[in-house]
Amino acid sequence: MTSRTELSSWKSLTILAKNMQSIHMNDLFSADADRFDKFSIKLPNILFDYSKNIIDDAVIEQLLNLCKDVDLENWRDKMFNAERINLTENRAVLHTALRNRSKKSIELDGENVTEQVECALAHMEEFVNQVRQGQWKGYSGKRITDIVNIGVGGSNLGPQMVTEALKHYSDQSVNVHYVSNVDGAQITEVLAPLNPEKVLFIVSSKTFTTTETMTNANTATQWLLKSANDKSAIAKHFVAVSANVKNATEFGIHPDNIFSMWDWVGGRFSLWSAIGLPIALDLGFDKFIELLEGAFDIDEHFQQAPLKENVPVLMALLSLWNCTFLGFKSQAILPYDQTLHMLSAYLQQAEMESNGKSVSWEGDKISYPTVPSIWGELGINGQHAFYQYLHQSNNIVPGDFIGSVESVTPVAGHHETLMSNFFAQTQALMTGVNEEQVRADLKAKGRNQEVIDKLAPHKVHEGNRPTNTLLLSQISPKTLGQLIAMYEHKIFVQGILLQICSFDQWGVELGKGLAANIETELLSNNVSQSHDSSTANLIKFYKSVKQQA
Ligand SMILES: O=P(O)(O)OC[C@H]1O[C@](O)(CO)[C@@H](O)[C@@H]1O
Repeated sequence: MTSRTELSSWKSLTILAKNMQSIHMNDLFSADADRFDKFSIKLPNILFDYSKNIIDDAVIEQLLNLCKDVDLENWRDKMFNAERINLTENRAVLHTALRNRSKKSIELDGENVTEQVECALAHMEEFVNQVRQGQWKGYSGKRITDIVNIGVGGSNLGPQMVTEALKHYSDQSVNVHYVSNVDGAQITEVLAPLNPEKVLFIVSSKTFTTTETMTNANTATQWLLKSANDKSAIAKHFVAVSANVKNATEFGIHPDNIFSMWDWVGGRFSLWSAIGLPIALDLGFDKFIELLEGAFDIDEHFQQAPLKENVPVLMALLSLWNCTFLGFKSQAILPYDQTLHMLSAYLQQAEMESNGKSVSWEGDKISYPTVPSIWGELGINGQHAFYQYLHQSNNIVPGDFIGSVESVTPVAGHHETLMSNFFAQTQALMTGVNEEQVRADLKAKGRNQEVIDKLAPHKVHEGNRPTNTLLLSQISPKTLGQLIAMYEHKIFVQGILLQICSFDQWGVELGKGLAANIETELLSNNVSQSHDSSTANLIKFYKSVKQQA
């Protein structure tokens, strides 16, 4: 297969990137009164403005040519049609089947996946209603008031991010808590105020082997049994979401209470499955379905919209342009809606675990920068923390600004203050302020020449810093479903553009294996000879301090 760098579109983009380095977005805006119309897309509930990127018609044309050159649409169809595009694990990639609201059948290995999904959704719905309506009783006959989700990575971040984002829509039939960290501090804090008679644990683990999750699940069991004193209580207080029915059953969970997962759902794309149970328990099943419907709408858009009007495709192309061609190696996720305070943590896993790789799907070392590191924080808090870096550092960090027209919790005057900052920041990052303007401004403020000369260089903002704006009508199950699905498909497209296997995560295995061995050493008198001297001495030091304590 032709290497990406040999494609004519890739070569053209390399040349264009060199040319664009001397161009300021201010000039691009001045030269084209239609720039916003040209480089923005209005979907139901979401406006995507990408005009504040260092792009012009020629760049977009070549990026779209690249999509053709890499056969993007064909790959997309393969994903939706259950082909095994997870090449290293020989699996289909079907998180879209989980929200296939058209209910059209999808065949995989002679089975209709849609039927399996509908069956799993019915199982979820029955359980959710039982718990929320108080029919599901704990060992002492009391109704469940608190749900504790035990899981990590994709079995935590997606559901927790959504629970936080949609808090406003919860009727508080139950309280939902999350435990992900194996640091005992978290589970201790979560369990302290809870009554074991009224708590239901969801052990959420696709593999049911993840050490952190199993350790927390065992601690939760001990906590329950201390009060219940009878192992049969486990069946009433623990359910599992897992593809590993054997391990979940051995743990003591009744087979009826094991919710299905499949190998064709990646952990970081799994919130639409029973991994989303805490969401459904918190909001009610109807609202969980609305979340799926929002994602389904974007699945349809992704499959049907022409590439040049296709939001996830454009998001991926812009990321590629910024990182691979312009060399901006990190990207900030900057939500201005308090409800989205976990979005950047969620997207860190989604994007970096998917595409943080340096070998192509053909096994060749990739020579060009692939995806940026993802980081971020609520934008308004970031303004008073790290935005200095965004505005004036010599590392350029493109940002995704995400905000809502309507607040879900309006308080007089607050939303306009918030959103004025939202609009001002992308403007400032783009336009900047040059030395001439700075000097004129200082002069107008009555500063003398000496002060002007001293301060001017520090007050210059070069601008020309790329941002995307995603403006939602309001955070709701539907719009959140849309937003998440946009990013999911962006990640898929990035993988195809870069020839990366987006659906495996071999890079997390090495550390896991080493940790298992080191844990044995921490619990024994031995320290392996095979460690490097730093690691060996760190372990020895830890053990010696511990012995003295
Ligand atoms: O659901 P599981 O199998 O416990 O895995 C949790 C997380 O661990 C990882 O496998 C990384 O180790 C993630 O991909 C996954 O989301």
